[in-house]
Amino acid sequence: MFSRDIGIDLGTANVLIHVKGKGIVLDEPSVVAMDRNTGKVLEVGEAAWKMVGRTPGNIEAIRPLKDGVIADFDVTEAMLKHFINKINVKGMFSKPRMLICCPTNITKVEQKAIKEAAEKSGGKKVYLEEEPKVAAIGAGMDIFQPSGNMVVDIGGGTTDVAVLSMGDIVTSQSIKMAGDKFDNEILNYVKKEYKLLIGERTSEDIKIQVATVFPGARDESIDIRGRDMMSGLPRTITIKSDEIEKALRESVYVIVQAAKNVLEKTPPELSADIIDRGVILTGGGALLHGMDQLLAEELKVPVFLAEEPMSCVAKGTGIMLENIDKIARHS
Ligand SMILES: Nc1ncnc2c1ncn2[C@@H]1O[C@H](COP(=O)(O)OP(=O)(O)OP(=O)(O)O)[C@@H](O)[C@H]1O
Repeated sequence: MFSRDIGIDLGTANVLIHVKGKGIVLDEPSVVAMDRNTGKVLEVGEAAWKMVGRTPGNIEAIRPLKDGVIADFDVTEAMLKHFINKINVKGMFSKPRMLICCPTNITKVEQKAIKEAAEKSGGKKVYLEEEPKVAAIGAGMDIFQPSGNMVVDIGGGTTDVAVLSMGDIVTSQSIKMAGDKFDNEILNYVKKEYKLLIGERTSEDIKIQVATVFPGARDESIDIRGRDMMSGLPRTITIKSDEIEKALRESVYVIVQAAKNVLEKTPPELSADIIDRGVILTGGGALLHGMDQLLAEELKVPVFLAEEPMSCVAKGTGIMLENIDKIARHS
């Protein structure tokens, strides 16, 4: 028996698994549906995501990762086990080595929790890598040269901003401001302005279908349904792009400021490289309409959206797995 090494992007919103030699074999939401009374796991991933906001009292749809770290250890472990069983690496091969991506500023205790969950899920040896580094590699950057590369990885729970050179992070910042917070801002806006309660799935739909963060860059509208706070009855309203741009402005500027902070701490030679090469945006949150335009205007450097931004980390783990023996020797 030989083992297939696997790379895992253990995200707040989505889990992607890359198997060496096969590519990305799993891409599912990080959600687990559980029976509140018995603690039994009912559904995981896509099937559980469909239940969010629609469960009866005894069933709970849980997102075990919050802000990019493990909020519920047991449920994370159950989710990882389920996904690893699903891809069936254990059935055909001996225990795999695992390369797992995590945000830059998690504590030692959190790192240990992630490692333990992976080991219990069948990992022979588990290595952790910092997310922005892997995202940059997955986006096609050659971070191993002595020149500056800047990546802004906007996920569901965290945004990681990093400048990399010679294979390592030179300056970075990780903030708990990303896709989930945008959804929340939209939800609060609709509640405040329209006295309408909507679910997180609806606010994500609004974000994807009509939102923009660059004033005047998009002119769409969407009809959404929710529960009227006064009458308690269902009601439909129409929301437009410019409203959402205003609702998201403050949150988006937290990301702009983090990128500015990182640039301010970057050694001048590397800053010069970034002017030439530009900044790469990765992660699902980078798909937010106008994000590239806004960052380019604010940072005064070219900004590019990576190809398939949501799979950059998983692709990056694939590239790193090619050198896993080197990583193993160094850890
Ligand atoms: N077209 C889109 N426009 C705006 N946001 C989007 C779009 N598509 C996906 N997203 C958002 O991307 C986020 C998920 O991105 P991703 O899968 O990269 O995060 P993650 O890796 O799970 O999170 P983290 O890195 O914080 O752990 C969600 O908030 C989702 O709503």
